Amino acid sequence: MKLPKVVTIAGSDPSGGAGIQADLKVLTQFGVYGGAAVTALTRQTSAGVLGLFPLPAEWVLEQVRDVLWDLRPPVVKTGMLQQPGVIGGLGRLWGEYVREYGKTGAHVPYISPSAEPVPSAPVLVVDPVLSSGTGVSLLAGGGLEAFREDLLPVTTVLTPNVPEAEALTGIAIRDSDDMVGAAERLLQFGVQWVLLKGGHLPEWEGVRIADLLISREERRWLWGQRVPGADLHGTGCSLASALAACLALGLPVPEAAARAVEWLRQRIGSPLFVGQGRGVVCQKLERQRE
Ligand SMILES: Nc1ncnc2c1ncn2[C@@H]1O[C@H](COP(=O)(O)OP(=O)(O)OP(=O)(O)O)[C@@H](O)[C@H]1O
Ligand SMILES: Cc1ncc(CO)c(N)n1
Repeated sequence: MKLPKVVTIAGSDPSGGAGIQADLKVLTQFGVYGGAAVTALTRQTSAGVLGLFPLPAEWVLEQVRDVLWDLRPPVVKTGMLQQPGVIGGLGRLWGEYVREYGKTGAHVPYISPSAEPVPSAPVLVVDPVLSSGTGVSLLAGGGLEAFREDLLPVTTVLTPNVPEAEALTGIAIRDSDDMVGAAERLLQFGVQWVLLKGGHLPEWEGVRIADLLISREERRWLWGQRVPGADLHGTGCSLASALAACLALGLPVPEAAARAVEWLRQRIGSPLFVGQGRGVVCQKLERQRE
């Protein structure tokens, strides 16, 4: 197999449930090599975010350029980008990376001939992180505009939750029809695929839950059973990383999204309680019972 690789561009969560720590653990579980460029440090526990320390935007972008040009990953995943300068700069850098990748291809050491083909163009998975699960803002002023103007036009798969889709589109989402309307609006910003997560939707506060996967040609609902009383941390980061991993393994977007969502929902059913606060889903211990 060719070596599957993903680079995550995200913030640090010292409690290990979200951010780059969660991303790298999820990628490893899927058998994918992970690189990580850090956008900001947080002071954070399993109970919530206590502080935020962004790195200078120019420095973040240099870090991203270094690692993309070195690892040449076919898939890049973004989490908390935090600053408009990072979001806008990444949008511009991505155009350059796509041209570079087109000239030289992915740097994939050959391991065996039965390889899955790596994507011919690199894939960008964007999790548009706005705030932490406990409501602390993780996006500075001007961030939404930077997403709309600079990053959404080059995004392959966007993975907003309901509040993020509302903020990006200005459309209030109360039911599944609103989910479709907001997802279609996001496609108009230039996104190729939207995976709109329905976890926050009151319509399904009962037993069912659904995420919507939509492109200009396709629309699929990913239905599941709602796990009651789930009080978790880092589910969004873990889902986007699982999706990025499945794409790096060569799955097309609909299959990658379905597999990532199914994986996450199983994890939501048996989280790890690692600290004083909420449970995490990014890791499963050998001796953990289902
Ligand atoms: N109680 C639940 N039971 C089963 N699946 C769930 C539950 N809550 C969320 N999910 C699933 O988890 C994924 C993340 O959904 P959600 O809408 O909560 O995203 P999120 O807000 O980004 O997560 P977080 O706020 O924890 O970062 C989706 O695939 C969703 O269907
Ligand atoms: C570092 C980081 N990224 C993203 C989130 C969103 O869950 C978080 N809480 N912390």
